[in-house]
Amino acid sequence: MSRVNPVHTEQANAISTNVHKFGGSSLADSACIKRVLTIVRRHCKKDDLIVVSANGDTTDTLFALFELAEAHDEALSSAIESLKLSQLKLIRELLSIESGQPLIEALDADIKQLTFWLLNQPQQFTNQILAFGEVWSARLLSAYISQEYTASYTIDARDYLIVDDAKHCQVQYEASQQQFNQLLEDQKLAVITGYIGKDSKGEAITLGRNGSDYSATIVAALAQAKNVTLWTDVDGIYSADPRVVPNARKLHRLPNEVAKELGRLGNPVLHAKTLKPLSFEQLPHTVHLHVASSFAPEVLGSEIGSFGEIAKQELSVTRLNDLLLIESEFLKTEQAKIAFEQFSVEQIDHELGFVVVQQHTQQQVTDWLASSNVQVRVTPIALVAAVGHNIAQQGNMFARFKRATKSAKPLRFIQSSNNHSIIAVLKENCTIELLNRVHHAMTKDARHIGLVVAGLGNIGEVFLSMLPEQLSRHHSLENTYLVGLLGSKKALIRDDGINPALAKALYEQHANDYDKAALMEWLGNHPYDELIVVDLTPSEEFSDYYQEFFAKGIHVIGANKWAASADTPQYNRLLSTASETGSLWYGNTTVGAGLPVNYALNDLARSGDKVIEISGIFSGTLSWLFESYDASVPFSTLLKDARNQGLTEPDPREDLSGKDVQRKLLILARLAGFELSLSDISVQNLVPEALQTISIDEFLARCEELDDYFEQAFSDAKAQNQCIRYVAKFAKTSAGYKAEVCLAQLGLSHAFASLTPCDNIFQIKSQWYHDNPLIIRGPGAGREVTAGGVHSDLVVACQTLNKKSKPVEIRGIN
Ligand SMILES: NC(=O)C1=CN([C@@H]2O[C@H](COP(=O)(O)OP(=O)(O)OC[C@H]3O[C@@H](n4cnc5c(N)ncnc54)[C@H](O)[C@@H]3O)[C@@H](O)[C@H]2O)C=CC1
Ligand SMILES: N[C@@H](CC=O)C(=O)O
Repeated sequence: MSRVNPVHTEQANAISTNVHKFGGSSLADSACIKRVLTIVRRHCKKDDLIVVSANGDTTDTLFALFELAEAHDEALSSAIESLKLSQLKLIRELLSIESGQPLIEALDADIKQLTFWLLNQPQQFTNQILAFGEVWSARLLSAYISQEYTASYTIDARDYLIVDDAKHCQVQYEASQQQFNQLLEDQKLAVITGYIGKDSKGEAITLGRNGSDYSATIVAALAQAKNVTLWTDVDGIYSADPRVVPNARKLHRLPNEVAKELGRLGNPVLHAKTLKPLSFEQLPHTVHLHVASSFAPEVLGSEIGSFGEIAKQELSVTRLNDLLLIESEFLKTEQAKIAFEQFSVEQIDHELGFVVVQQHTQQQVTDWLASSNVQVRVTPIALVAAVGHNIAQQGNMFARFKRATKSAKPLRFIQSSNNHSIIAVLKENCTIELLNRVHHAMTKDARHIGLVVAGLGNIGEVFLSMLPEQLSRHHSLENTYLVGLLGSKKALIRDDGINPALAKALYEQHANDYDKAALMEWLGNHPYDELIVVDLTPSEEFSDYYQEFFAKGIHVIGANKWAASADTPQYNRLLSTASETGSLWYGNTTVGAGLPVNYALNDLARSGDKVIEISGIFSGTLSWLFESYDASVPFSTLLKDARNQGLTEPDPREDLSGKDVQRKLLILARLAGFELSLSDISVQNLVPEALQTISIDEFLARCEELDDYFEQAFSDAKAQNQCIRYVAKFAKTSAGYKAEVCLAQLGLSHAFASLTPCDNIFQIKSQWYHDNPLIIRGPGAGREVTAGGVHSDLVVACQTLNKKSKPVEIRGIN
């Protein structure tokens, strides 16, 4: 399941073999296998390789048969029969009579052989007996794929995978690769048995616990695959065990070295051995390992590989209980260093002379030490560890970790030799409470938020120029990363982040052409906990994307007014999709730039007040123009000036036509709880018909044609000791409401008459603010105030998102 990033051409061109491994729980019954087929159809190319575990608990059943055989228990034959029936059931439920018949015959023969071995020499054939689980599983899936989708064949790993011995499972890569290559068939999907292999004498062996994951990464190394996906029953690697740490986050991208450390310290999904082949030195590239859920294949899982700085900041916390600390002077010797390679140990420190082992390894280790005639001290202990790239070298992290574990009075702290973990050795098991405390202290439970900025014009540029300082200033923005910049034709998308201080230059150098489909594909697969699109475009087309953004759970902060003033059905659809997926939609700057008018109306509505009337001057441009205009300078000269200051819409006719004000009045009326559309608001257009449909450039060239009209309007008003102002008014009436935006003559003492040029004024009458209305006044347009208002929305959005914890669906870990 390699992440697609069509905006990035280098990645889009990479064609490679992928390995997909399906675990036992993903193949447990016919419903699961059907789900696997859907994944195969969607994600597997013909030259991909599939590795399987045994169906459901077949391996446990085979172990149980073995024990019954050893005990000469007479329940053996009925247990064999029920195993056979469960396999027959799968064959019959999935395959037609024709495709199923060869499998039934093969199963009959296998069951005869299995029965013979169990009754005669179970010990000698243990591995052959256990291998049946994977053989049956591979055979069934391959036949099912052939029947339903495309030609497929099986490979029995005992025909190519040579490992040195069952304990260490060191792969003989060269010999295995030669044999493996001979088994591959063209244009067919291979289904390969996991968990099993052979030793150098050709005898069957198994790869031990979680052996199928190991098989998958070995296959990846042999096939020089680029990606391995472990399809399992959890949807990724979390920052702590999500069954007991509710604030655990999915780690979307994990550097290889950190994943290895997590595996070593007992992560239930990642196993140290699984990751070994990924660093096989003869590989021409880094293999990326993905963990995804076959029960929710559409959910993006975790990816392990080589990444840039953002992924290196991921932290996680893990615990290992029921361990033993074995201390001995002997452990300080050179001899011990070599000898201890044979044991599976959690930690070893030759300088201080101790090892940490799981309790089941104790006997092995202490027997061996006793046979070497050395004194040992054994203490029951537990470990709690914080794992992250070079964490041991970060003094502040170590200090935090010490504070968080202080109450458990650790016996000692260990820094792993690779620097990727710090470990506290505890004398009692690490409780859930302690694990949560350490997780909170180390990760601050913060979510990682990706930011995509669309529209790099007036407001976009200033927004970006303020971003570096804002990111370092606000705690809630600590894990917010700029990952995308979108212009109308070109996009720069970087999973690893874009340096906000160099954003514009990087965009100019590296942005690629993009289309909507490519953009949506990336947005649907982004590696962040949350993604915010900041819409600083004036584009109606871009606002049409919101529906898809919300459907994908993406949040939107918009200065763009189109979506919030869309027609009623479309607007309601946006609201309900956002609410279904938990997407945030903030647009404080759509009205009054940075003024908190949207917040105020939201607050009144939330508190139970009822708005009766909203009126005022809602256009910064028109405010600036009419406050400044005294007929001494032509109106058109002022208009061009307002445009140069970044006050006007990209097309100033949006302001002059009253459309911009009409949209703003609609947005406010909706916030106050009224249902209406633009067509319900009457509007006076100040652009003469002849200038309405020509291009912007032509309009700007001809805008002197406006001058006479405004000179006349100004002198008419002046003659009556009045002024002209473009006023918006929404009022509740007994028949419903009345809404209009128009040029009005106002007395010079009117509250809307003498504003600082560019100021907006919002007068809100409500049940609570009746005789003395609520007034909000201040600059209503301009680059800084608008970009500042967008930043204010961003801070609130990040604060909200950081408090959000996503429920994790857990199906048990296989
Ligand atoms: N200028 C102001 O004082 C205020 C502006 N706004 C709103 O902010 C938005 C931006 O305004 P300005 O920066 O002044 O406009 P601008 O014209 O200076 O910049 C807009 C940028 O968006 C880009 N763009 C257009 N369509 C696009 C698309 N489909 N995808 C990506 N980029 C696209 C354009 O190429 C341009 O670079 C507008 O929606 C405006 O209504 C809101 C409050 C105040
Ligand atoms: N052009 C608009 C910009 C803000 O919305 C205005 O002048 O008010």
